[in-house]
Amino acid sequence: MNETVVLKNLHIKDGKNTLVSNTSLTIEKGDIYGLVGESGSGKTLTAKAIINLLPEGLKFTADEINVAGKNILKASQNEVTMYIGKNAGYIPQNTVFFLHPMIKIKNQIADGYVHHMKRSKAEGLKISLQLLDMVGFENPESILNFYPWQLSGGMRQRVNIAMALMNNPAFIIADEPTTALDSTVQKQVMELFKKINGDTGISILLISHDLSLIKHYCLKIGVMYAGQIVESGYSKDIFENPKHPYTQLLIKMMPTMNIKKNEPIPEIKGFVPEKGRDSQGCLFKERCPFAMDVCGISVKEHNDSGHYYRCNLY
Ligand SMILES: Nc1ncnc2c1ncn2[C@@H]1O[C@H](COP(=O)(O)OP(=O)(O)OP(=O)(O)O)[C@@H](O)[C@H]1O
Repeated sequence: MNETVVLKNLHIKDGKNTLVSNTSLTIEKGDIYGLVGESGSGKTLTAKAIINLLPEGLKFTADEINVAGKNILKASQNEVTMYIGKNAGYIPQNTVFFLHPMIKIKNQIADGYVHHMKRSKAEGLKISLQLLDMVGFENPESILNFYPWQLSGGMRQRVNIAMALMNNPAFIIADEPTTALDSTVQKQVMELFKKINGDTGISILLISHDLSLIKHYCLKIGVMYAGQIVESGYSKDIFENPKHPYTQLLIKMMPTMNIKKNEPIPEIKGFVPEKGRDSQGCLFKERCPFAMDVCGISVKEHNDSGHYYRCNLY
């Protein structure tokens, strides 16, 4: 099997409202797959559904969720928890708050390993040292004795990445991994992901609203809008020939040094709808410059050799 993750036809509801619908994606072994979209478009919920971490109160259905060769929909809850703990790592948003500030790094980093791999704390600490070295700390032993509040944001993020790698998982999810960091540290953290991906062949699901970051680091991407992937495929195809008007507008809005004086900065007017995500037709119709009557009724799906998009213009 060449895929690390196969997600087919995911739907998530919070009781009455649809939050995510018709969402499918495939991450090949060793790829960095980018999930991009505005805030509230459903990126985090999609990622959490893959690793069985949806918040309480939300219900989901899917035709398949396959992680590293196992369809977790067919396993018991206990089995899934253990399996995902071993095979997937998650670096959540706001990692600044992820580590307990008053507990030394050494007492946090090895816990998941000891629990999931049923190994001793000493073995856990040995692996921790190797991983802290791998994520770029010059003196990993001293880091183990630090409290998180003694580390900078970039250092804490490196510790989080090391923690996500503890069980040698097949893939990791990095959810907006550089948001809280300044631009130099952002670049260092992203280069670290690239290096880990290159050295170990681990697959990565990179979630970001930053299209330029996704463009730079991802081979394939999915563009999410209002709980659906509206366009997906090779990053190169999408950036050279974006089909969905939402993708086209996102690309136009990417920061550029070429904006002329007095030229308005492009924007997509309106907001991602919170409600009505199960309405008929295209969910982008209210904000789309090309909307037609038919867009309120139905939407056409296309697949040109792996370049997928849903739009009535074609
Ligand atoms: N626990 C929850 N209960 C109800 N609705 C939720 C819950 N978590 C998220 N949502 C809603 O689901 C939608 C998708 O949220 P999600 O966090 O996946 O978006 P996102 O694209 O990751 O956004 P961001 O970039 O801001 O994290 C949003 O409308 C959000 O308000």
